[in-house]
Amino acid sequence: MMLPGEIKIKVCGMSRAANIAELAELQPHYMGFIFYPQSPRMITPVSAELIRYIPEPIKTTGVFVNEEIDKVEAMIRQHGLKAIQLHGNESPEYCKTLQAFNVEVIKAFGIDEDFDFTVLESYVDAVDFFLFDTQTQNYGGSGKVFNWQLLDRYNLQKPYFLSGGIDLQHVEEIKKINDKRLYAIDLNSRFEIEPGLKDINKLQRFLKELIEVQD
Ligand SMILES: O=C(O)c1ccccc1NCC(=O)[C@H](O)[C@H](O)COP(=O)(O)O
Repeated sequence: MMLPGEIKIKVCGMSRAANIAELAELQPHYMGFIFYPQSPRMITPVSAELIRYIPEPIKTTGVFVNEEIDKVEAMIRQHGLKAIQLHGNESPEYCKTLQAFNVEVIKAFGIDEDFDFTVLESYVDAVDFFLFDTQTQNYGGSGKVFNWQLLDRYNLQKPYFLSGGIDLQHVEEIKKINDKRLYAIDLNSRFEIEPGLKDINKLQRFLKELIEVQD
């Protein structure tokens, strides 16, 4: 299934070989792999070996949380990652260092009522995209949706991924978002059979409904 040119799709938290191959056939724009050992979606060493064989134009994305920069660099080289997504307290300088490795840098922020959007200003020249996720005790993959109206407070031009608990039921709401900075939709735990194993049929339904919406 060819995805529409407008909005990009990222499917995150892939960890099983056969499931990765099935998803690759749907050609999401981004396929995310968790390199955070505390996550139930942590990529296994065997599955990680497949990442470099995932065909372009799918952008293979490594997700890290406060990882040593040398380790991230090693993973970029070992697996040929095309994008890096950061879910910890990584600084603008840390992000800038990674950009020099010729990868897209996506910096995630957990959004809630108390989020101070001015913190984003110092990241503008150090990242390619922001990713707005739901603020929780953990770093990601919560399955919880934040109040998208809070993004009315976002006043920078940097494009962003919308993330956090997105499910089939949100297609219509996504259709109503009138914001040219919305670059991609990030799908994860709401499309899982179990952590790390995606329901390909459900993903296909989401993509089909979004395509119908966009046509
Ligand atoms: O998914 C995880 O287990 C995870 C753990 C630690 C850091 C990031 C993680 N996921 C990153 C993602 O990009 C998720 O897609 C994003 O948090 C939204 O997840 P969900 O709320 O399950 O849709």
